[in-house]
Amino acid sequence: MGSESCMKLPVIDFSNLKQDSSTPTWASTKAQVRAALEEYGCFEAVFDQIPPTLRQSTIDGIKQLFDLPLQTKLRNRSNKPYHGYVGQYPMVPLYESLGIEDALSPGKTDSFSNLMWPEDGNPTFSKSIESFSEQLSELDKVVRRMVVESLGLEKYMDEHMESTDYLVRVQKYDAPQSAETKLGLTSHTDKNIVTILHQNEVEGLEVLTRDGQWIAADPSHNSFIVMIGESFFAWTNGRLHAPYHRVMMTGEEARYSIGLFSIPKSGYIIKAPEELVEDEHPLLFNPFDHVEFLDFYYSEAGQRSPAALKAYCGA
Ligand SMILES: O=C(O)CCC(=O)C(=O)O
Ligand SMILES: [Fe+2]
Repeated sequence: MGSESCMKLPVIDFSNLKQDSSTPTWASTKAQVRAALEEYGCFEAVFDQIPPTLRQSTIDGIKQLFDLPLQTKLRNRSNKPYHGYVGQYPMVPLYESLGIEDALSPGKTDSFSNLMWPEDGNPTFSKSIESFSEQLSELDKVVRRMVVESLGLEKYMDEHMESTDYLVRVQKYDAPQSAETKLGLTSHTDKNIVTILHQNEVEGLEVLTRDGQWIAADPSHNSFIVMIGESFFAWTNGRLHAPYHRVMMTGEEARYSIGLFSIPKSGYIIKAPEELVEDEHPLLFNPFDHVEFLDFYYSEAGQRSPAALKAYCGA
């Protein structure tokens, strides 16, 4: 695997898109989405529906959250691995993260902020995260509708769209305080359906291409990084790519990011539609439950496996 190249991720403009799938703009955007997700599993989405003030207040709120004492942050617990507080790992000492499960259900961001700021909550934080995530979930839905349509699988549209809920995760990467580049987050693939990322002005996210080059993902003031996870890779029977990515840190400033993760609901069985299984595309994975797969992935055997989903349910 080479060091970072000067290649760029594809950029796709969603800013003038109408929610009408019969328009030429929809068709051409859909073709770009499909091509980018097949080749890179990732693209930069220009999406200006979220006002700059909301983007800023979201990042400001995240900074306040990470400034809380460790003991407070540790109250963020979950039954699912990697859905609550994560940090203090010797392998990635710069990294710390918290999660809000099912973040778009009513009251979830409020109860999270009441847990973190027990005195009187933090309504500004809660409202920013809630409206930011809600507006960003429109982009998640558009991308997924486009994928499903581009595969000619409209008959599965409702089932697919209803099969997920949203996890919001926020990350802080401490500045290494040196000219030397340090690992912020280990190279991994996401395990969910679609991930959408926003960051403060500090860069560091890198995405691995199919031919082994690291591309720096440098979103601008009105764009987000959209990425495919392994559950969508499996559902599309390998038509889309789920890329490895990592965070590399340099310099003096901490990096903050927020990810909106669409995640298959617990108990929902991910199964590639039969239309996508043919001689040229034999079935890659037997039907599986995402949450049960996560338990395997974070077990010792899962962590040792170079291809955990294949080891878990490869066909
Ligand atoms: O901080 C980022 O931009 C990436 C975070 C990430 O890859 C993850 O949480 O899975
Ligand atoms: Fe990731």
